[in-house]
Amino acid sequence: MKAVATDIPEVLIFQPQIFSDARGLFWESFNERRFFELTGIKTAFVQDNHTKSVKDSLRGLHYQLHQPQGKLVRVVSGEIFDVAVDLRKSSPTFGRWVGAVLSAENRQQMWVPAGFAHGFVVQSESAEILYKVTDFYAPEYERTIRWNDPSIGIEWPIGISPLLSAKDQAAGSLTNAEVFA
Ligand SMILES: Cc1cn([C@H]2C[C@H](O)[C@@H](COP(=O)(O)OP(=O)(O)O[C@H]3O[C@@H](C)C(=O)[C@@H](O)[C@H]3O)O2)c(=O)[nH]c1=O
Repeated sequence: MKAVATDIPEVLIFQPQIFSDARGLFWESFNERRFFELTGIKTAFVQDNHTKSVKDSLRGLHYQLHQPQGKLVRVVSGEIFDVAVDLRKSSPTFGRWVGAVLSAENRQQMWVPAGFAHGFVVQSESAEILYKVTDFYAPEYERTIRWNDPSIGIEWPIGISPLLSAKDQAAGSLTNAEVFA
């Protein structure tokens, strides 16, 4: 597993080392020691989430106040454009975003640290996404920022009219959102 930097230093793209033989492939999709070497974070993941979505579904931008979750995101079928937005008020990159294509083919993972909002759009006919999280689901602290908030300006892949949940359709702007210190 190696880490590729992004424009926001704490957000990383992981690329696994793939072992191939006549039977097929093997790779470590998570290794606690290597994760620590790459991030400096002694993280105990407490929950694994698995979602399946159809093309043009957009989930996000989501975060939990008071019980923030770091998320290690990967795709086991299909392709997504995955996005992290820095919501730490004291950060030099507050309000900025990074995005990356994650797919079953490229096997890349995105590390979205606590203090960030997360979202993705599905670019294939359907996609299955797995992500490990560092704290439990806490619906009372769950917050959503609108996917196309102009104050963030995410450049989502061109030509999408996304399929959103009712919650995500009703989401507001970062300008009025409660964020992290
Ligand atoms: C997130 C979550 C949802 N649920 C339930 C609540 C609800 O009935 C159903 C669907 O929930 P949602 O509509 O919030 O699912 P979704 O829109 O996929 O929410 C997720 O979006 C991505 C982008 C993230 O980063 C996640 O942290 C999470 O917020 O699943 C759980 O039981 N546990 C969980 O951890």
